[in-house]
This record gives sequence, C-alpha cells and structure tokens, in this order.
Amino acid sequence: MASQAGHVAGASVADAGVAKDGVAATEHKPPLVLSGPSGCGKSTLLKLLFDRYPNRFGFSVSHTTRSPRPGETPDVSYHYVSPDLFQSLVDADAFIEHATFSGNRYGTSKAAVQRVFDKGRICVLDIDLQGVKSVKERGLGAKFVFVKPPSMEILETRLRSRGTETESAIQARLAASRAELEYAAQPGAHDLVLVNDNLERALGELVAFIEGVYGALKGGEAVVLDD
Ligand SMILES: Nc1ncnc2c1ncn2[C@@H]1O[C@H](COP(=O)(O)OP(=O)(O)OP(=O)(O)O)[C@@H](O)[C@H]1O
Repeated sequence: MASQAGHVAGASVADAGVAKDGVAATEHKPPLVLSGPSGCGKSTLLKLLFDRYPNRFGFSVSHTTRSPRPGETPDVSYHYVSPDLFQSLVDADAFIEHATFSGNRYGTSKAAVQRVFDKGRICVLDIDLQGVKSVKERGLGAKFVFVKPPSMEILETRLRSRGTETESAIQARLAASRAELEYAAQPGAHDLVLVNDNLERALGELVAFIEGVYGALKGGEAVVLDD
C-alpha cells in the first residue's frame, strides 16, 4: 500500500477504547512484558512458547504511522494510522506506551491489549526500554521479563548470523543494548532476568515464571487470572 493517509481501520479514538466502556486494562490480567537487546532472542523464545502452548498467549496489535511493508496485513500486523490520528490517540490517552523509531511512531493501545484479554489469553508485549518505562509508569501490574544475552560477544554473533541488519544497524543495536543492560542491572528493574544461553533451558525458566504468575499453562482451558 503506497499511502496510509486516511487509512484508519480499527483505529478511531472510540475504537481505541478511550472511556468507551469505562473499563481500563488495569482491571484485567497483567500483561507480560518481554524486553531485551535486539538479537537477544525474544522472538525466538516467544515463537517456541506460543507453539508449545497454542491459544494461551496473544500479541496486541500496535498502531503505527509507518507504511505497511510487503506481506503485512492491516489490522493484523499493525493498525496503520496517519500522524494526525496517532496524535489524537495520544491526546486521548489511548496508549499504554508509545515511542518513535526512525521517524515513525508506534504505540500499544489499551483497547488492543483488552482485545487479547477478552479472548482469555495472556497479552504479551515485546517492547524496548522506552516502552518498559512507560508501562511501568502506568501501574498496570504488568510482569517484566528481561531477556539477557550470555555476553555482548554472543549478542553480536547472533545479530550478525541472523543476517537481517546492515552494519550500521548492528552498531546502533549494540549501542542501544548497553543502555538496556545497564537498566536491567538495577535491582528490581524486572521481575525476571532470563539469560538466553541454551534455548530449551531458557524456555523452561520462562514457562516456570509464567506459571507462577498466571497459573498452569497445560490443560487446554483458557488461562485467566482471578483478581
Ligand atoms: N539460545 C540461543 N542460542 C543460539 N542462538 C539463538 C538463541 N536464541 C536466539 N538465537 C538466535 O539469535 C538471533 C536473534 O534472535 P531473535 O531474532 O529472536 O532476537 P530478538 O530479541 O527478537 O531481536 P529483535 O529485538 O531485533 O527482534 C536469531 O538468529 C536466533 O535464531
């Protein structure tokens, strides 16, 4: 799609859940927030987790002002909105976190998180440090998991072997990762610091943490946290 101007599907202020029904995301199960340096293995771990426990987890669909890329589906990959509409959503306090990357704005709306909860699923947010700080300020009771690479050298190797970034993008990601690691080193910054050394071991630790918070994942029934 060449232009996103005027494309606002799924993204009006009302649809973003702003005081629509008076129900805030805080009244529901806390989201699970995964963060960590680019290349630390968040997507890999989440894919394994989602495959192992189908229908138990869901991503919220973010809003963005960037244009759709080939292969992306509006309102599935993202809600693509104009900069003006994005700003109106910010003004209406529709987002639990939002940030700007490379000149484009991205945000997680309360309504998008709500939609995952409404399906009885644990809502997973895969966000960066900026987003983590915003979600914390919201006081949603979110659970924060930091995925830590075994070392900077291994992180760099994984980023390079993934083969998806240019050299300058790799350098930018490595620089950003230092800030993420410094933040994560502060006591109480996250509820779990998960070293992604061996995938199966790390996944096991993640599952144990999730079950401690949300209850058992096995059994086929929806996972719902009682207040
Ligand atoms: N435990 C592991 N051992 C070896 N390789 C791993 C491990 N975990 C992930 N990888 C590899 O590291 C690379 C980066 O992983 P992944 O894409 O999941 O990172 P990410 O944290 O989601 O990055 P981004 O934030 O940029 O999306 C991938 O090629 C993945 O296969």
